[in-house]
Formats: sequence, structure tokens, C-alpha cells
Amino acid sequence: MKAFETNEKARGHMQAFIDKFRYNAKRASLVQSRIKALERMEHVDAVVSDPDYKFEFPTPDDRPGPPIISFSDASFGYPGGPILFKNLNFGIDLDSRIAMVGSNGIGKSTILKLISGDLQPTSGTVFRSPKVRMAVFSQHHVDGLDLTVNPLLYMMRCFPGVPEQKLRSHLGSFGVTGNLALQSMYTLSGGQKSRVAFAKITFKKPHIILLDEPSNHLDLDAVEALIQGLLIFQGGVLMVSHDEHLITGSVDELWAVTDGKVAPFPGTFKEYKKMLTT
Ligand SMILES: Nc1ncnc2c1ncn2[C@@H]1O[C@H](COP(=O)(O)OP(=O)(O)OP(=O)(O)O)[C@@H](O)[C@H]1O
Repeated sequence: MKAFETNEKARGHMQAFIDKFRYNAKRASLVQSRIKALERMEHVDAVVSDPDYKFEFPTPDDRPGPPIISFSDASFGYPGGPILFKNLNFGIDLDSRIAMVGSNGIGKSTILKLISGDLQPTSGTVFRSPKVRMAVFSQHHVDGLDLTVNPLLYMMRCFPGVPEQKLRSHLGSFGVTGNLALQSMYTLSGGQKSRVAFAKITFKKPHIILLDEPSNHLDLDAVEALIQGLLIFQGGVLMVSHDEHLITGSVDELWAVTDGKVAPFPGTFKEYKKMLTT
């Protein structure tokens, strides 16, 4: 019954998004993705209890007003290294659905760290609304899991005092249910560990989710579930990814990172890849 209600609520959110942005050219591809996701949901009702299908990001209870994150003439270089970025100016809000693309080592992860506050600009400013909650997912967070404990115990250590049932239910939102939640994390697959990391970073109901190569260890079904989860999620998403399926299914803006700059790319990911090879 709960799954049915969750699904109904998610459908309502998606329909509202579709109605709001139906005639917005910029959002056309995301509107299409959500129409498709809505159609798929008709079919998944029967299997929605299948934990492998689950990637349910919690909806934040509050919605801080803009600006949420804004870069003003922000420049950055690692100590002793060259300037990586010069005078970046852009903003991210709760409706943002962005994928950052660019060659290896160009600085995509560094930008995520400037956004999250893990790094500070060398000059200029990066403003973050004091009310905004951000979550960051990266391989680093998966590698940082304590493999000697089980997912439930891990969550209990991360969030002391929170009732066990609440943590179990949250792990369940990412398909970590039943015995899986009680198995030592040594025994989990890469994809299952990613799910635990997703559960950990989203427990506080973030408004913005930053994802660094989130689909690396996920199989195709799990990527599909992640796309579905992101489409339903009610906050902003900025990802670094090379995964065409994930990008096409879940974002509506591409930002190309080139030497020292970040600029919107006015085309699809396919067109971006084509441009690189011509
Ligand atoms: N902590 C650090 N100290 C010094 N230099 C660093 C540090 N982290 C990254 N760099 C350098 O900064 C540059 C940008 O790195 P970054 O990881 O942001 O790139 P990226 O585009 O995310 O790369 P990839 O796609 O390979 O993950 C690289 O030259 C990297 O070697």
C-alpha cells in the first residue's frame, strides 16, 4: 500500500512538472523524459516492491528561496599549481538539471568541490544559501564506507539517536532491504555499496544533489532506476558523467568544461560527442 501511495505521489509531482514546463523549449527534453517515465510507471506498479528497482530520493520539507548557489568571478587553482578556472559566473537553483562534461583532468570534480564548499575559490566568491542542504555522491564516498559493518549499523553510527526503523526504511528507499541491510558490507557488490552511499548522503533530505560519475558501478536496470528516481526528485541535480543514457534521461542542460571555463553547450550529448571528434 505504501509503495502504491509513494508511486501516486510521484506521479502527481511528475504530472505537475509536465504541466508547468510543457511549453518551455528549454525543458522540452526533460518533459519528454518525464512523460516517458510516467508511462513506464504504469507498468512498474506491479514490480515496484522489487528492491532492485528502487532509487527514491527523499523530498525536502522546505524550499529555500533563490539565490541557492551562485559563482561571481570565482577563480581557482590548487596551491602551487596553475589557475584551473578564471572568473566563473553561474548559478544553480532547485530546478537545475545539469550535466557537466569535459575531458579527463579538465577540472569537473574540482567544480563540484567548489560548489559543495569542500574547496574555496582563490579569488571571487561562491555564494551558498545558508538554508540549502547539499548531498555529494562520488566514488570517494563509496570507498569511504566502513566495510566491516553492515549497512544498518553503518547508518546507525552515522546518525546516532535516529530510530532503527527509520534508517531501515531509508535504506529500503535505495533497495537495501531485508538481509542485505544486515550483511557485512564486505560481501556487497559495487552497485549495492553505491546504494548504501546514496542512502547515507540523502538521509538529511538534500535540496541539491551533486553526483560525480554516479553510474560507474550500476548495472543497466539500476541506472534506469536512478534515472527514474532523479526525475521524481524535487530538488536540483548537477552531475559529472560520461554515461549517455543517464545524461539523456535525467538532465536538461549540458555544461561543457574547457580550459579555464564552464559554458552551456547548446545541443545534446550526442552532438557534444560528435563535436569533439570533428
Ligand atoms: N588535491 C589536488 N591537488 C593538486 N592538484 C589537484 C588536486 N586534485 C586535482 N588536481 C588536479 O587538478 C586538475 C583537475 O582535476 P579534476 O579531478 O577536477 O578533473 P576532472 O575533470 O574531474 O577529471 P576526471 O574526469 O579524470 O575525474 C587535474 O590536473 C588534477 O591533477
